[in-house]
Amino acid sequence: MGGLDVRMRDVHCWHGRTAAVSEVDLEIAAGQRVALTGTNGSGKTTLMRAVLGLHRHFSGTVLVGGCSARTATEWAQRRRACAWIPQKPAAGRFPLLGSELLASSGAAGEAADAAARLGVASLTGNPLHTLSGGQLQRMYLARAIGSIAAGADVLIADEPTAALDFDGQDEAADILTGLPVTLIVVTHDRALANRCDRVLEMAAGRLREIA
Ligand SMILES: Nc1ncnc2c1ncn2[C@@H]1O[C@H](COP(=O)(O)OP(=O)(O)OP(=O)(O)O)[C@@H](O)[C@H]1O
Repeated sequence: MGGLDVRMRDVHCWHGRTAAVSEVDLEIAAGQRVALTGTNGSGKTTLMRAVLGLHRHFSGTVLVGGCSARTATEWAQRRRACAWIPQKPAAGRFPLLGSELLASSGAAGEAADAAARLGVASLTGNPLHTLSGGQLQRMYLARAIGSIAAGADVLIADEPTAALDFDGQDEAADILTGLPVTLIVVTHDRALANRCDRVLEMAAGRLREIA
């Protein structure tokens, strides 16, 4: 089992002057699979985006494989180390087509193979905004598989099964929990959470371990 360890120490995140995440301390061993659950608006997405450098208004320490990120080069390294399945695509940004999303993994061939296995190969020429929610999640999962083929050792997935049909949820859970990486998955899907090694819960910006 591969993967990198992830360590957070006294992490706080803000949106403007509002604290969204407070005093988060977390140690995840290399290769562990961690489910991050909790109430809507409790700070899960914000915390994951901070790990990736997509939310910069934070304080504290986040180390991935022992490395911090401060410079643009270090943040670029962080994003290569961490595959990412977002809850929703960034509005108005590239890539626009499925094929461009898959190519952004750094391993377009492997991502395209995964897209075929996940049943969305015929949609790769379509603009992302025309895909259904479940088709888009399948495309992002395929991109993540490509990113891992390209060298990512951590997968951060934000509600990756929320839009999938029942069979798709089972299939995605199998794939996610079988990848040779450290997995942090934000989810409200109890079956997926139960398949992880640890379950953490966020409430009002604070984190606690529940299983
Ligand atoms: N761009 C933003 N600007 C201002 N406030 C924001 C922004 N994004 C999130 N927030 C606020 O930050 C808090 C945490 O939001 P976040 O999306 O991290 O929660 P979450 O736990 O992922 O929620 P959910 O389970 O509903 O996806 C919420 O109160 C939310 O309203």
